[in-house]
Amino acid sequence: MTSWRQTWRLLLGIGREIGVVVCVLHVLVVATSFLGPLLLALGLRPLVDGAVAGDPRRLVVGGVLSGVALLLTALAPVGYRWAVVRMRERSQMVVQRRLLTLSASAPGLGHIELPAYRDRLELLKQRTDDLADGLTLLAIGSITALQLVVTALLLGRLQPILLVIPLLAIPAVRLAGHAERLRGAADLRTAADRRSAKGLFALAVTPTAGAEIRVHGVGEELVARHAAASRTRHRAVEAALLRSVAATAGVWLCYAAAFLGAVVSVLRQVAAGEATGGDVAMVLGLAAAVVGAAGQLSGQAGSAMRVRTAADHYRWLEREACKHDGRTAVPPDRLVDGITLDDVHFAYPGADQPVLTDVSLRLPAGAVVALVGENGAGKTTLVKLLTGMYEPTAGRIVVDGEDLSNVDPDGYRERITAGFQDYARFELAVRESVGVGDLARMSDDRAVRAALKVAGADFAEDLPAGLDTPLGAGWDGGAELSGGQWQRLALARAAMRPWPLLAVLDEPTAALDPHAEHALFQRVADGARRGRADGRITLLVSHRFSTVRMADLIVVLSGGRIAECGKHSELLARGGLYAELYNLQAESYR
Ligand SMILES: Nc1ncnc2c1ncn2[C@@H]1O[C@H](COP(=O)(O)OP(=O)(O)OP(=O)(O)O)[C@@H](O)[C@H]1O
Repeated sequence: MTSWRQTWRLLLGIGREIGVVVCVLHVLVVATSFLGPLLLALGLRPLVDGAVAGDPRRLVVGGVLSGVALLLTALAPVGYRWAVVRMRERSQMVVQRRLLTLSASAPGLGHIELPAYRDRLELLKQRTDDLADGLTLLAIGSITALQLVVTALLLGRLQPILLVIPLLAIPAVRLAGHAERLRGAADLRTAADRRSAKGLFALAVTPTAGAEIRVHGVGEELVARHAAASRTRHRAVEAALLRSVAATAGVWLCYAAAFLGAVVSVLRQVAAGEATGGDVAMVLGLAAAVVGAAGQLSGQAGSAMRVRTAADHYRWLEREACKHDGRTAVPPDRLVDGITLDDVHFAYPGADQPVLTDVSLRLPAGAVVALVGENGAGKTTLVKLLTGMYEPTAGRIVVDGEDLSNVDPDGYRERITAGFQDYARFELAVRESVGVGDLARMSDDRAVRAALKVAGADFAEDLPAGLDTPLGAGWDGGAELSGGQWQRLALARAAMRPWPLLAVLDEPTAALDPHAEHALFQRVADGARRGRADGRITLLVSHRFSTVRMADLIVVLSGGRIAECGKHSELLARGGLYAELYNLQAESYR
């Protein structure tokens, strides 16, 4: 687990991002709010003794101290709330920005597709507040500890035996930490159940799944499975919670007994004439302050453990997301030789079986390459390796002589472009939704219009506010698009980069009819051939052979291996898998 030192270092880093002045101001407000009980205890003694002895000087001192104490106590909650809420908002912003950066800027997909990563991210999302409150806790914890020590020393001077009360804080703090560790462990243990329950819930309420759920009548089954996953999780979490409550109750019983002891002891001293009424008032005030501070400290220990658990999740995610740091080779300006896969093997993290085996292949610079194969053959996986989303488990991918595993992932990503079957819906203005394909040219209307044309998405220019039209029915004046229109915008996005080294179109046309797909690929292939001199490789993944046949090179994948490779005419003449699949499809169109 992340050490306390690393936890505090993370919190201080967050504090630096929030701003030192805000943090110091926050500590001061919090510190002031804790002074009240201490001052009140100190003021009670001169007040009571002054009243008994009729001494106006002591009465004034006691009155002023008690008055200030009461004022601080009255104002404290307001200032405290202001400081804590302000701090929480700021630190939440910083923590969320860090999380998004970690998740979105990591070069690969491996961390996102890993179930363990998703569980940790989910737990951390739920604990963002803990991490955000960490700095407040650091301030309050230090002040409470100081308050406890000062009060204990004052109390010890009057009644040494009463030092036992603050000492009780030690087991209390340890127990609270232990209880929180139990809860954290239960959360992590049951993360898969939580994920499953959440997934089932989302499935049950998602409009796209609604029709199938009703047609197949699986509603009740979903509810039953959701209940089972939730039950398993709640049982584990409740057991941990019960143990933590039992431990806390035990500690509070000890405090109550010690406080009672203090009262009895000081009353006996009064009876023996060894203490004054003022002493009684002060001892009771201090004892109450000590018990309060010690109780708070044990509560804060629990919170500190939660912060540490959240920091642990954060650092785990950081390690997973930054695994690829340290690659420095610069990708070439233009491809001269091409991209070579050298005996590439690949298995997804945690999977036993490889998805790709012995893949050796040369994609020549300037070529239009088509990747075909039956469902599950490994086409998208190969695309993920070529676009640097995953690294081969064995073997290597070489880009113009440079091993891809040495190339700076950010630099490489800036030099490739892609349109996927599972496209994203960027609900922004049309210009931005397409322009994010090349941030540097996002506001270049000519570039955006040209990309729309390549993708056959000219319809977007005719929307009510043209390129300024917000996309998505959730926005005022927003235009909702059909699946095919969204997909065309995703293709336009992929056409934004002017001279990519590699342009991938991985079945990005599922929502288009065969003619539209053919026309699109024709435009893309023509564009690629015109730019052949730039060395750009265009990789098309498609199940439609009428489209595929126009490629310079066709690669046929089967069961994660390369079955065949060549031009359309060569593969047809060979009469292998390609010819079989091609003829089958051609037959069905006749
Ligand atoms: N994230 C993942 N984790 C584990 N296994 C995966 C993952 N993605 C794909 N697979 C597995 O890898 C194999 C190849 O999948 P891939 O998506 O590469 O096939 P494909 O040829 O693109 O199929 P399709 O034509 O259906 O899109 C499949 O057996 C699939 O179950």
